[in-house]
Amino acid sequence: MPERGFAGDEALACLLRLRGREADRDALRAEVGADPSPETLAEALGRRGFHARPVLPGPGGLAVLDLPTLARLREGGWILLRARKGGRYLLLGPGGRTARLDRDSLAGSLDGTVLDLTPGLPGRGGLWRRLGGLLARNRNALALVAGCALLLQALGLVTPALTRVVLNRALPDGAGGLLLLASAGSLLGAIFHAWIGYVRGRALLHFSQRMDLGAERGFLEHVLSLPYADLRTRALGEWLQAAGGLSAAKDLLPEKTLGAVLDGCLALVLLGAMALLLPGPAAAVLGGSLAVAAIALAAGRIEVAYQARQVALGAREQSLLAGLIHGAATLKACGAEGQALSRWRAVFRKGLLLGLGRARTGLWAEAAAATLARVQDVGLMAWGGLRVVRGELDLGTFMAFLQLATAFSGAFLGLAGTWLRLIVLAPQLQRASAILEIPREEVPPPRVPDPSPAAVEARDLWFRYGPGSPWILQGAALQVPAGGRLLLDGPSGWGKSTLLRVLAGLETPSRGEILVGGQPPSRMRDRIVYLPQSVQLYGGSLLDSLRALSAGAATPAILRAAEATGFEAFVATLPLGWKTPLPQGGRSLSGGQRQWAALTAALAAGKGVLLLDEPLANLDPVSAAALGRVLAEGPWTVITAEHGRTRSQTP
Ligand SMILES: Nc1ncnc2c1ncn2[C@@H]1O[C@H](COP(=O)(O)OP(=O)(O)OP(=O)(O)O)[C@@H](O)[C@H]1O
Repeated sequence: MPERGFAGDEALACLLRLRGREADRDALRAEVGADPSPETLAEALGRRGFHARPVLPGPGGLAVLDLPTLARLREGGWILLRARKGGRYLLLGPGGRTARLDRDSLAGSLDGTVLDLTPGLPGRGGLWRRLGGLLARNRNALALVAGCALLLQALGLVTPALTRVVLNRALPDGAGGLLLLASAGSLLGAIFHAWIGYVRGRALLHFSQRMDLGAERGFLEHVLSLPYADLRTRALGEWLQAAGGLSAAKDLLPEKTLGAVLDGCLALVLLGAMALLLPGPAAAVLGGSLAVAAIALAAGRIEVAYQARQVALGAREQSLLAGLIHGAATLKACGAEGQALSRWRAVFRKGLLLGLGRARTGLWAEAAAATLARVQDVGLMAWGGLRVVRGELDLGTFMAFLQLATAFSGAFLGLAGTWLRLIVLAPQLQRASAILEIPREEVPPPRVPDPSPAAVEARDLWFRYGPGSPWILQGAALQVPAGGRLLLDGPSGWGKSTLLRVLAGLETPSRGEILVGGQPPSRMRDRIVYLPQSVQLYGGSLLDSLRALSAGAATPAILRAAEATGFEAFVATLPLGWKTPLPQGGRSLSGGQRQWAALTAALAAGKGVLLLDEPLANLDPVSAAALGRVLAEGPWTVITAEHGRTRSQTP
C-alpha cells in the first residue's frame, strides 16, 4: 500500500490522464482547491462529461465499480484504483508507487468513500435512445460479444462441409486418412467452439452487469430528478411497470437484439449456402420458414392487444397490492381486510383472464408453427430420400443441406421470435419510455447547507392540483422577515400543506411570486428544509435514518441537533442507542418518536429556513412544548402549519 495518498487535485489530474483527458494540475487546483470534497471532485468530473457520484460501496460494491477511479484513504488523501484482476486491485499512489491488494485489505484501508464512474442512462429522450447511448458507452464489450458470436456462427458452417466430405468422399472411397482428418477437424472445431462460447459468455456477463447497473440506477436517478408534481400524479403501479419495462428492454438489447442481428446475418449466409447446393429446395425451405414466422407474428398481434390491457390492469393491481401491504395494519384494525382483498381480487382476476387468453393464443400459434415446421422437415426428408435412392442426389450433399436447413430455420425463427417479443412488450416499453421522456427538473448542484435565516415573501399565489381541480390557493400572500416566525392555521383541507409545498418550491404556482432571501425557492435548496406532515423514516440504523433525512449531515451535527431537541435522551434509553435497527418506514417507533426524529434531522440539516407541517402534532404536550421552545429560540426563519393556533411574530 502506498504510504500516503494523493492530494485531491493531484488525484483528479491523475484520474483524468488515465481516462485519456487533458489535465493541467494548476488549472485543476484553481478549479477545485487543494483539498476538495468528494462532491467537488464529482462535479469537476461531471463538467468533463463523466457521470461521477461519491458512494459508500462496502467491500462487495468494490467489485462492480468502473475502474480506474478514486477512493479516499482512512488516513486521508486519495488513491487511484487502477484495475482489478483475479479479485486483486492494482493501486496507484503518488510518485507512481503501485500496490496490489485483495478486496478485504483494500476495504480496510479506505474510509469508505469511492467515486463511482459507472455510466448511468445517458442523455435525454426515450427508452431506446438512452439504452442505445448506454450500449455505445460499453461498445468494447459489445464488440467482443459480437465478434465471438460471429465466429461461433462461422464454425457452424464447418460441420455441414465436413459431413459432405465424409459421406461423399471418405466413406465411399474408404479414404481412412481423409476420415481421420475430418474427425480431427471436427474435434478441433468442437474445442474452439467451446472456448469461444466461454469467452462470449464472460463478455456477455460483464456487459449485462454494466448494463444492469447503468440502466437501473439511471432510471432511479431519473425518477428522483423529476418534478414533484410528476411524482405525485402517478400511482406506484405505474412506476413499477415502467421499471419492469426498462428491465425487459435492457435484457432484450444485449442478448436478443444482438442475437437477432447475428441471426439475420447467419440466416442470409445459410440461405446462400443452401441455394448453392440445391436452389429449388432452398426456396421451399425459405417459403416454409416464412409461413411459420407469419403464424407467429399474426399470433403476436393478437397478444399485443391482450398485453396492452394487461399492462393497464397490472399497474392498478400492483398499486392495490402495495396499498394493501403498506396499510395492512390499518385494514386489520378497521376489520376491512375482506373488502380490500376483494377489490384486489377483482382486478387480479381480470388480469388473470387476460393472461389466460394471451397464453391460449400463444399455444395455438406454437402448435400450428411446430406442425408446419415438422411438415416441412418430413417433406424435405421424403423428397431428398427418394432422390438419393434413385441416385439423382448424393447422400453427402443431402445431409449437408439438411443440416443447413435446420440451422437456417433456427436462425430465422430466432429473428422472428425477437421481433415478436418486441411487439408484445411494446405497451410496457412505452410506459418506461413515457417516464424517461419527462424532462428532469433543473436543480442547481447541491451546495453546502447555508444556516443563515432568509426572508420569505409570497405575493398573489394561485395554485390548483390540475386543470379541472378547484383552486386551493387564491391570491395567497405572506411576508416573514429573516429569522421571523409564522404559524399557518386553518381547518383541515384549507391548504396549509399545499402552501408549504409551494413555498418549498416543490409545487409550482399557476400565478404569483415567491422569494426566499430574494431568490426563487428552487435556487435556495441549500437554505430551505421542508418537513412533511407524515414522514417516512428509512431502514438501517437510527443514525443512518437521520443522516438520510438530513440529506447527509455529519454525525456531530446530528448529535448536536439531538441534544437540542432532547431526542438524544430518548436514544439513550434504547439498548443499542444510535445503532438501533429500524424497519423500513421506522414502524418500530411511535408516531410521536418518528416526528421527533424527523424534526431533529431537519435541524441537523443546517439550513436557515424551516417549513414545518404540523411538526409537533403527534407529540405529548410536555415534549411538544419543549420542542416548541427550541424552534422559537433558534436562529431560523420558521413557517409552521398547525391546527388551533394563529400567531405571527418577528424576533
Ligand atoms: N395530491 C393532491 N392532489 C389533489 N388534491 C390534493 C392533493 N393534496 C391535497 N389536495 C387537496 O388540496 C386541498 C388542501 O389540502 P392540504 O393538505 O393542503 O390541506 P391542509 O390545510 O394541510 O389540511 P390538514 O390540516 O388536514 O393537513 C384539499 O382539498 C385536498 O383535497
